[in-house]
Amino acid sequence: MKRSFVKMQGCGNDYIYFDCLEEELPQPEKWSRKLSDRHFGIGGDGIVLICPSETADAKMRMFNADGSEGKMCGNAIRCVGKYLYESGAVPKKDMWIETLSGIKRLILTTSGSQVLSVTVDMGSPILGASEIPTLFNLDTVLDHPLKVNGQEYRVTCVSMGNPHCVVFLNEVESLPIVTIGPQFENHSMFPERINTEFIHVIRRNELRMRVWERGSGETWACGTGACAAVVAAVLNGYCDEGADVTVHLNGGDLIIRDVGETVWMTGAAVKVFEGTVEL
Ligand SMILES: N[C@@H](CCC[C@H](N)C(=O)O)C(=O)O
Repeated sequence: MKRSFVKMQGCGNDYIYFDCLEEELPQPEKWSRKLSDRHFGIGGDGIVLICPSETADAKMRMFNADGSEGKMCGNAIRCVGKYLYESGAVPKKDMWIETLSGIKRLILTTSGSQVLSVTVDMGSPILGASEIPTLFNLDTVLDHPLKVNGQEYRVTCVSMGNPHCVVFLNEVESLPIVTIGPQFENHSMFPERINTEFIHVIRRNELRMRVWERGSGETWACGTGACAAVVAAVLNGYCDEGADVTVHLNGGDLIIRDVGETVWMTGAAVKVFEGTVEL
């Protein structure tokens, strides 16, 4: 069976998008593993299904490159908004998308029929250690020591609908992320594995971030991760609540504002190419 797809990216976090508004895509876990392969597939950090919703304008399902389903994806949800608006399926600049971590509001900035950027209400951060989930016997995991492969790091853990471990370091460019990323991801304190953000505070309200994503490895950006990093930075005194914080990712910048009861994320959404694939 031939299926059309659209390849889109947000700050270089690239997914293969399938329009499932009228036709389902069976076995998404299997196709995410196969199609995400950068040598033998289309290449991407995973796949995203754009599905009908009974409670919102549409529903997003996202699968990591290893086939596991993520509950939320900040970069993908902006691309879903772009696709729905530009295809005419949802001709609204203020739309609602259902995800496994709740319904999110998107506000689109457009120029004519093109979407330039999307602002998303990412919801309240969850700080409860067991809710994230982590196995720390604490209420919150705030600047707490964690031994990873014999080395001690100080970590702050936040859920943005999916679990994140934020580590502040003096620099991140020389970080051997391919080695230490999986050690964090599969650490025994994280029963559902974890996404890890390595952060260098450049100055107040400006962060450099590299990320190791659960299920996809090092990606060029992570929207939920950038939100978790800013929440952690506010809690640790590096950024101001209510301020626009610039997060520099490998593939571009996101602007994140933590206003306490919710976190706003603004960034670009870009179409790379369209195609068809035999499934
Ligand atoms: N790239 C994403 C997050 C994708 C899901 C994550 N790997 C997980 O399994 O929780 C983003 O932009 O937020």
